[in-house]
Amino acid sequence: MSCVLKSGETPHETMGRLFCVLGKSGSGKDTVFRALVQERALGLRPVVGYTTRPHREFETEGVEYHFRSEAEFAALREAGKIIEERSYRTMHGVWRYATVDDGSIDFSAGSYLTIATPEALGGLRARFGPAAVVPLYLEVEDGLRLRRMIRRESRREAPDYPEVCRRFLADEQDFAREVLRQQGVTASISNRRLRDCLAQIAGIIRQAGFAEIPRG
Ligand SMILES: Nc1ncnc2c1ncn2[C@@H]1O[C@H](COP(=O)(O)OP(=O)(O)OP(=O)(O)O)[C@@H](O)[C@H]1O
Ligand SMILES: Nc1nc2c(ncn2[C@@H]2O[C@H](COP(=O)(O)O)[C@@H](O)[C@H]2O)c(=O)[nH]1
Repeated sequence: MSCVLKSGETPHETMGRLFCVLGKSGSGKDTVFRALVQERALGLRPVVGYTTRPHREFETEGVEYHFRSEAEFAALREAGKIIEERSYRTMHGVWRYATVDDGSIDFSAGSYLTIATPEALGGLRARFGPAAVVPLYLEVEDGLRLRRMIRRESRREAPDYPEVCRRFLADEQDFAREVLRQQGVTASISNRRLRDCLAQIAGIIRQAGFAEIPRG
């Protein structure tokens, strides 16, 4: 991973950003992530996370995630390649997720987009500096979000409703107001309507991101 700074320049003036989509399960992180990456004008490069979770139908290695075994995760850890890691006791055992130093981030080249959690923000800031990490916290009213989660699950080959319930309940603690405050997440973006949500995020990105930084 390289962060190229010329003498006298601060990260704020010269570098791209790491925009982090976060939100409770079903808040639309994957949907928003895909739409933002496809929006070429924003110039965002995707940072693909690593996970030990088994891959779901329609997921492709290297697109949604890099799918790795426990042993491969341990090897990455051992090699000091893991920037931040979270693990969850799911209905199917422990699943791990991580951002890995695999050489894919170069802030001198532009801005990046990833999916994160409140706890992940700390590790990302420690690695890239607080100014580089911009949280985009999605919010959807609980009832609507749960309906979206259940509808999405019902379309899967083997719906896993217990895991849906676990995530819904776990998120209450993981995204508690105090946790968000500690991680400096003070603003939220409504994803009731996707179009409005994307427009608001595009505004934030244009204001904070690499594309808007005056040159010369
Ligand atoms: N603004 C929206 N309006 C209607 N449906 C939406 C909207 N945003 C997302 N959805 C739908 O809601 C469901 C959940 O969205 P998505 O999978 O993107 O959430 P997520 O936050 O990535 O969830 P998880 O953390 O559980 O993976 C999907 O079926 C998606 O198509
Ligand atoms: N706060 C929590 N985040 C969780 C939990 N289980 C998974 N996750 C995070 O969600 C996203 C997406 O996961 P996916 O398996 O649907 O692709 C990922 O960033 C995980 O870190 C949890 O129990 N609590």
